[in-house]
Amino acid sequence: SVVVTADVSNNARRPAFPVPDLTQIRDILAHLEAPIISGLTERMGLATSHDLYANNGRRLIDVLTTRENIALKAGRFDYGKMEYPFTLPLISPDFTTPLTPFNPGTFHQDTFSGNPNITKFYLETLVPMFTSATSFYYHLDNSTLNDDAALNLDATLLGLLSHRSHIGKVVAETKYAANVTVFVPLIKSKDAGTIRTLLTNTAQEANVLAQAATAATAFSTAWITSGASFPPATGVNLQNAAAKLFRELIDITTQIEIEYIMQRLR
Ligand SMILES: O=C(O)C(=O)C[C@]1(C(=O)O)C=C[C@@H](O)C=C1
Repeated sequence: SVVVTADVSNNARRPAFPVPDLTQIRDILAHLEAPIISGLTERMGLATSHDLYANNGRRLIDVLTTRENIALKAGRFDYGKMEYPFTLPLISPDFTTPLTPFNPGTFHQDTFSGNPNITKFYLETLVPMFTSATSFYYHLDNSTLNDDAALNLDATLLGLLSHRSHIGKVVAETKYAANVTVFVPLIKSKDAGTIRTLLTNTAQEANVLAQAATAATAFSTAWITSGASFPPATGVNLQNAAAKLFRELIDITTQIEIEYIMQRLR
């Protein structure tokens, strides 16, 4: 029989989802690396008009809003999907009650979203690295810009980055479940610093960064050796952007883990 938890805030009934173990979750995160590097490779192959991102990325936000309204209807942001919109209201949080105890190892929705940090990094750090003078779109009028294609790729990439980072909530639950007696007093005393130390694993961070670098090299090499000619800097630019991106993703994922733990007992 399925255990059902009540969402007190809106009275909807939600399933009680057990989380996978850390080995499985790291595998899930690893599966997202190639799609992210692939999207980044594709995006970096487009010429970019940097005016497109004026007013804090207003036009990109507009594209996200349109796409997210469609996604919402398709259930993309439903409970447990680990997909959180950039432009729509967030899912309501869970509350622990005697009927819905959220035993350790059960996912517990919190109120934090890493999306504002992801958007800020994207606009301020990644977009300036999109410096290609040419595009793989061929236009008979010799124009290189295809703003709609660029914004749609941006939106796709942002969705992937967000999904990757928010799996941090699942990472946090599994780490909490493995160490409840240590975490509970730290949550009660709001000791975010010690919680961060417990969640951080620098050896695993090095693995993730190495995997991302390998994927970036593989993608740029594959594209070039497949016969397409590119400026010599193409591969290096991709590798630099991928390194910056995965460093930031780890930091944002860690922040999402911390915020999740801090709200775990509510
Ligand atoms: O794998 C973990 O233990 C995580 O917490 C995930 C992650 C990551 O984003 O990949 C984040 C923080 C850790 O320091 C190491 C890796």
